Amino acid sequence: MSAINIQNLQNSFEQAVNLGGSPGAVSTSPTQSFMNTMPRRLSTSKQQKVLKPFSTGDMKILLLENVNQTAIEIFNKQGYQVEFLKGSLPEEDLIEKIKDVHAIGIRSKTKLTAKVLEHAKNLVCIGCFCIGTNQVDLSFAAKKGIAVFNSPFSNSRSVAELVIAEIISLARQLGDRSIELHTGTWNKVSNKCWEVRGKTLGIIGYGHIGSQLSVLAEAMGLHVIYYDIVTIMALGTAKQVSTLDELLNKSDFVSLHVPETPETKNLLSAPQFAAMKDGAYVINASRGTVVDIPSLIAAMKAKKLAGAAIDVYPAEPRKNGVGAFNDDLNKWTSDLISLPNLIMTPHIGGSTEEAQSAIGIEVSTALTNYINEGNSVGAVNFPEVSLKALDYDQENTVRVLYIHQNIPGVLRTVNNILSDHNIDKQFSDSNGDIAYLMADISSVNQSDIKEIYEKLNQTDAKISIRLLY
Ligand SMILES: NC(=O)C1=CN([C@@H]2O[C@H](COP(=O)(O)OP(=O)(O)OC[C@H]3O[C@@H](n4cnc5c(N)ncnc54)[C@H](O)[C@@H]3O)[C@@H](O)[C@H]2O)C=CC1
Ligand SMILES: O=C(O)CCC(=O)C(=O)O
Repeated sequence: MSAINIQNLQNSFEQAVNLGGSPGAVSTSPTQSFMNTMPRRLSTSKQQKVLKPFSTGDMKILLLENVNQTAIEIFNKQGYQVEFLKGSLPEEDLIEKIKDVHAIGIRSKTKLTAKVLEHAKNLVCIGCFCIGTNQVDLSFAAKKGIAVFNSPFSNSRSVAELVIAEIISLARQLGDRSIELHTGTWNKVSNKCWEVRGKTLGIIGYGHIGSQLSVLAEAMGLHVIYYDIVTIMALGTAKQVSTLDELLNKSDFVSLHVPETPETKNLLSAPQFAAMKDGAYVINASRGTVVDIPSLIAAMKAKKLAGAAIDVYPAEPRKNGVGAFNDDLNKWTSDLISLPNLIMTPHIGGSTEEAQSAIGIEVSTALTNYINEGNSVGAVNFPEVSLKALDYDQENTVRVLYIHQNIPGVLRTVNNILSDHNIDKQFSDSNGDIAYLMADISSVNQSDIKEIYEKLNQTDAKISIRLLY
């Protein structure tokens, strides 16, 4: 951790214990608005104590990519400062903005690379208001003590429904008929238009989305087979096949639902298209890197494929706008858009009111819980640690949040520091090189807090420290 980063944490801490900040910067009393936004554990008989790292009004949240209003409402109720932008930002602007925010909310387009995160001196956590987290350098974030949260399934039904719509639309060439009639052409044909019942759908990646798609597709009379790198229980009468080739040989429709990883890059390329049935259809609503588009264009032109639906692209525009999708963005764009029976959508698989509203609540709540209580349950790059909320009768109790390198002897050192007080509870876990300790220590007064902080700050393994009280 850089000296500046430590200084920023120190500044925040000093404000919290009223060493350097104004008296108004210290906030240990609950606000009604805060209590309203704590859906968890409200049924407990004792009233929960609100823990604040520092005045909530100092907490800066940057929300990009039109994150849903539900999230803004939850952050506003906390009293956090929220900056909301509809699009994502170019790298230089992002670097400038990220310098002084405590949390950032993004969707799939904002690239939080090591280069960008290096400038994030105050960043405590990142919220991906989506499923995919490939846009964030997760291990670099963890090394900097930044927890990353996502919404693992709230938009999965929306994606599955879109794919169902596309299966029928491709089989009936709906996209082309619609474009033709928009331009005055009446083209009533049945040639190479099919019912979907009795056809085989091959699903690559049988996770949250793939498995929901499986159930919906069977309800329409499709046979479902799937390929996944792990063995997964089949739903309905679906069957797992053991190789990708087997799936490709047998499927009339192939739909991809894998994450972006080095292994899934160009998972479908020329050899895989060659292995498919003549006249098959491909649907990609996973990530743009998973299908090699020039090979897809070639397979479509050769009539090997009868159609395709594409929702995701290797490069996507930063914001909505006429002319944003062009050959400068992806050099094959003109070739792609000229293909018949090709449905193109602008990465809208998860874009429904239901999904976005649920994601907004889910991710902002996870970020709020982490900021205010230290609970990291649901973090994707980080040890998942949680302690029960403190009650109001637990006076003079401090919650220590200590993120550290996972090396031998650290807990002994830390517990030596904490054991001058009563350690009521502690929970520690590790994830690779990173470990996270939460501890509630009682019988602590304000001057003790400063001393504890300074001692922990001197430990060699420390990545970051927050003390909540
Ligand atoms: N178009 C859109 O708007 C959206 C796109 N997505 C994308 O869909 C992806 C999948 O989402 P979920 O189903 O929720 O993820 P998930 O994690 O529940 O399932 C992914 C499945 O893919 C499998 N898998 C991983 N690598 C594989 C490989 N090389 N070959 C075969 N199977 C492999 C995994 O074992 C897992 O079962 C996300 O990672 C995201 O990139 C997600 C939501 C919306
Ligand atoms: O809605 C978005 O911006 C991204 C959806 C997506 O691709 C995801 O959830 O992984």
